[in-house]
Amino acid sequence: MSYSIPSKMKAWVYNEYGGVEVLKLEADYAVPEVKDDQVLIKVVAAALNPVDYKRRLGKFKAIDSKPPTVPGYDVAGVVVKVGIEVKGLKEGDEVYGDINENALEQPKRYGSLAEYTSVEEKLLALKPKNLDFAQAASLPLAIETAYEGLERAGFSAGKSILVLGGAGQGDRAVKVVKEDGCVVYIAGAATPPGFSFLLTSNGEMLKKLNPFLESGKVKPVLDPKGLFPFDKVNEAFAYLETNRATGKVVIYPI
Ligand SMILES: CC[C@H]1OC(C)=C(O)C1=O
Repeated sequence: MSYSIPSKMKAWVYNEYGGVEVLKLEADYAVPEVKDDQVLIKVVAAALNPVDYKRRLGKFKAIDSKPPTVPGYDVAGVVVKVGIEVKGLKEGDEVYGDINENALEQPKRYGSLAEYTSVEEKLLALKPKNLDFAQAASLPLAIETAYEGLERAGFSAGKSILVLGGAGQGDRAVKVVKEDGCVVYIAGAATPPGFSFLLTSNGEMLKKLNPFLESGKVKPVLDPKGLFPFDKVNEAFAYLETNRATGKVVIYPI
């Protein structure tokens, strides 16, 4: 199957750091180039993460790629073009992933909140057969963060775990953790003996998790407020930034 790929696309862009008001929906934004190790994805769904608005506010500007920026880490869509070094994906494949291998250092300027995005093959996996694109888009950054955190903590069957929400005070957890236990922070400074890490996006993690998703043992959790259509991305960010979302904020259809 071959796909006709336009030179221009619709994309949400910010040209400067700031609040939701800097987000603009552009109608004729250049479709990104496809490097040899990348595929071009026709985006079907994308999900928002707190790191998206922290980045837009300029919290990481010292190490960020410079605006103009198309935000968005989580993507689900269809491969429409492959680079010459791509071996495991082909046109027509339905894929999902977190498009930024390193979350904060020079993340891509062409994110997933657009009609097309280019992503390295190694960051992607085939979408689980039982999930629709919105469900798949809700997963990558969060599930990879959880998986990597458990791996770094040396977690295994039989051990107990307490997951504190976003507002959960880590410093207090450190005071009560048992002697051979550990406290894992997914962002920001850690109080010893706790430790902090930043996930490294990797499609291999998603491939390992796919059986758990396809069996239904692990399920996506989308916010009950529902899906936000592509022209309402600014409203979706405003909702996420209320800190009241109880599930993933997903943009669909794109
Ligand atoms: C992207 C991983 C982690 O880093 C920051 C700053 C967040 O908000 C995260 O979830």
